[in-house]
Formats: sequence, structure tokens, C-alpha cells
Amino acid sequence: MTEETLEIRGFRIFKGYLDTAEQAALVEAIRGVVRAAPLFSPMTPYGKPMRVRMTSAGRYGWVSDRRGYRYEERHPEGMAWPPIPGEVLAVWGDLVSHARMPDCCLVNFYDADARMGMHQDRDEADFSWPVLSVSLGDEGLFRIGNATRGGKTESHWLQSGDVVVMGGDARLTYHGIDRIKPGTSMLLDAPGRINLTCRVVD
Ligand SMILES: O=C(O)CCC(=O)C(=O)O
Ligand SMILES: [Fe+2]
Repeated sequence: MTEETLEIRGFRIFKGYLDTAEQAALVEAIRGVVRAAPLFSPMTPYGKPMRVRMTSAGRYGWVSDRRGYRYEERHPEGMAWPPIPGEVLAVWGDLVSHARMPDCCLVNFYDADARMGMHQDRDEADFSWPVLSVSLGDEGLFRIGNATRGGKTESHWLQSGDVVVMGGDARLTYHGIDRIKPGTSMLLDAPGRINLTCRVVD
């Protein structure tokens, strides 16, 4: 159900890709992931807590602590990550590839005052695979920068149901979430935003 597709600096933004029922089904599936692998608050390698809480599904999950950013086969509490929900894989299949499925679906939960600083996603082995992002819940202000840190940026409010494909030259472009706008979606029971990013890891 894509309403329109935008392209900003090579980021393909499918506005309203998921309808309300599809969004609700994804939220249910993610609740299952969180029951199996609870959200945790990662530390940056510099010892500062990250503002988002996160968990993962798939063969690998993304973690961060004093030892650095990396993928691990186990949650910090020791359990294996649950499988990536079929609803998420379906979006990947439609927009990226049927030939290879992602190894990791990172789940980021933003509460009303969470944000994510500008960064590149570069812990994966093969940058020819895009990162696919799904937004659920309150709107988030997505900032898109450049191939190196700094410089002029462009921003776009990501809404519930929007899907972004970050591939090609945009794969290593800096990006982040400046803030969310609590109360802009009724999808979740409380203010907040969920973002899913699917990644091919190795
Ligand atoms: O929350 C978002 O929309 C982006 C998340 C992100 O960039 C990441 O998890 O690497
Ligand atoms: Fe990212």
C-alpha cells in the first residue's frame, strides 16, 4: 500500500508502505521477539548509555558495550536471538531480495525523549546489501548526512508504516534520529517509536 516514494540522497523512502493492519501485526510479532529477548540499554564503547533500548531477532544481534560495536550470536543475558518474524521477512522479500534473507533484525525502541546520534552502519561484512528500516508508532525526525561526518544534512519525518531502503551509494551515508514526536500515532499503547532494521551480516 505505498502512498508515494521519495528519494533523499539515495535513501528510498516508501511512505505508508504498511497499512494499519500490517503495522499492528508487526507490533504483535515484535512483542513476541521482546518476550524471548528482552530490550536492553546498550553502552557506547565510550561508556555512555545509549538513549534507545534495543534487542534483535535472527542469527545475529547487534550489541554495543565497552568492547565496541559488533554482532553476537547471543543476547547479553545469554539466550539465542528469536527468529526474524515472517512479516518482517516479507517486506525484505518485496523490496530487497528473495535470494538472501537478512541475518539480523535490530529492534530499536525510542521512548518520548530518546534519539539516535548521527552514525554509519558499518559492522556488516558486505555493503552491497542494503539496510531496510521499518518505522512503527510515533513519528521520528530522520536526519540524512553525507559519506563522511559533518556537512549539510536533510531531514524527513518518518511515520508509522514508512519503510526506508538504504542501499547503493547511500549504504554508508551518515544518518540519525533527532527526536520523536510523542502522541502522533495510536499504534502503540504508550508514547514511543519502534524502528526495525534488517541487515545481512556476514
Ligand atoms: O530509527 C531509525 O529510523 C534509524 C535506526 C538506525 O539508524 C539504526 O538502527 O542503525
Ligand atoms: Fe543506522
